[in-house]
Amino acid sequence: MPADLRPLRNWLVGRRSLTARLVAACSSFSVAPLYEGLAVPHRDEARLLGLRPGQLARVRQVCLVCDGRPAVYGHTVVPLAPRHRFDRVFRGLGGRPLGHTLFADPRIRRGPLRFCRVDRRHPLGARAQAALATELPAGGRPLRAPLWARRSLFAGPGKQVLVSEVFLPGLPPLPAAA
Ligand SMILES: C=C(O[C@@H]1C=C(C(=O)O)C=C[C@H]1O)C(=O)O
Repeated sequence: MPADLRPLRNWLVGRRSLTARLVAACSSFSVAPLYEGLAVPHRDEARLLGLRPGQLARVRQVCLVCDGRPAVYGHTVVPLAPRHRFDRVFRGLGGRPLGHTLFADPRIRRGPLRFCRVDRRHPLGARAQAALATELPAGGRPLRAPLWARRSLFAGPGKQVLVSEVFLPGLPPLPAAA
């Protein structure tokens, strides 16, 4: 196991709501919304969702902040589906966490988790680094090392929500019970 993965492993493999686990691991948790609206998903996201290259989808980008430190960059893509209302899943959600909505709906199932390390050359890595720069207190230094990330598809009848999470250096230690 790579050395940089050891402290992160249990955060990465947990299938419960990451929001709920972060709330339990710190004294003050918040969601900093970075973007919510229409955008062209990254090529690999479009492929996973069966979208044509260049096709618009609803995209939400957030930074999950624990005790004032950026802990996770979240990037969520929902295909536009005129017959379903689900593409509105995060419209107007703002600083409320999407995790609560996803895990509260028993019809929605989480697919397998996939992991990789992303650096600035990967679109997700570049966005996570930009989010980190935005959320860091003045004087914080940008990161050079690649970051661990994971992705999974939440699906229900006629619904697909692709959630990617990039783990940032402000991730708190995982409490034993989380
Ligand atoms: C998928 C979850 O939701 C989290 C909340 C997000 C949001 O509010 O946009 C984004 C990524 C997730 O880490 C979760 O809690 O597991």
